[in-house]
Amino acid sequence: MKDVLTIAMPKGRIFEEAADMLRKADYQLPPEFDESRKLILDVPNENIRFILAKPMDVVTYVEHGVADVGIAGKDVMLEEDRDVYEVLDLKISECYLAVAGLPNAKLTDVAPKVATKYPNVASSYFREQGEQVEIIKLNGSIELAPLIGLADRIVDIVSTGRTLKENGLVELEHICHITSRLIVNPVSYRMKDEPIDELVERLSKVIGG
Ligand SMILES: Nc1ncnc2c1ncn2[C@@H]1O[C@H](COP(=O)(O)OP(=O)(O)OP(=O)(O)O)[C@@H](O)[C@H]1O
Ligand SMILES: O=P(O)(O)OC[C@H]1O[C@H](OP(=O)(O)OP(=O)(O)O)[C@H](O)[C@@H]1O
Repeated sequence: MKDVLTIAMPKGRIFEEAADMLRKADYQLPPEFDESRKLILDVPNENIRFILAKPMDVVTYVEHGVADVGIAGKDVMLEEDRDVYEVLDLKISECYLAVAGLPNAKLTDVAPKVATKYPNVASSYFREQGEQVEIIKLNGSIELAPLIGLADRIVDIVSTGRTLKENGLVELEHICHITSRLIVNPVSYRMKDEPIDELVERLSKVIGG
């Protein structure tokens, strides 16, 4: 029997679009795939095993080789420099990273405080702009920080813009466009080239039209 291909899927926002894409690529995923609370799902007909992980952890599973491939947001890839190959832009879960803050906020002479879930992306961005800032790492509800006086600005994901709007914040700078990517463990890429190439080819066809 051929080696099973293990795919790390992100739970949450990306899951539905990613599962939809795999189905369009003609992978026969069982109906319980979408509803199950199981974290490991085998699809023997396809010789595939899916593991379900937090979006930020998908890269860790792939880097350690316990998953051969995975689906991860470009934001996660930019934040942590990991030893994985990024082989395909899936063009799903589109959003962007931006700097935001309160409108008409006063400029301080000292380094402004920037709250974010992406400290590395934010640091590099402000370094490139030649701006000195103090980064404050948060894990969620980033928009709260300027409202409560924890930070002067935030670096966060924007999709519809609703969260900024409902909290009276404005977008100040656009950092970069984000989509989800197919990532591959370098050793798996050599050892399981056949099923991986096939996956890339079938997904590419879906992206292409
Ligand atoms: N509006 C959005 N907000 C956040 N992430 C988005 C958005 N739209 C698309 N994404 C993509 O989805 C991924 C995050 O998915 P999700 O929101 O399910 O997880 P999370 O917020 O990191 O996890 P959790 O909130 O469960 O800790 C991001 O890495 C990004 O690539
Ligand atoms: O532009 P929008 O469509 O409003 O989407 C952007 C919001 O969604 C994300 O938060 P999420 O819902 O993941 O919650 P979190 O703050 O707990 O990360 C992100 O961090 C923004 O807050």
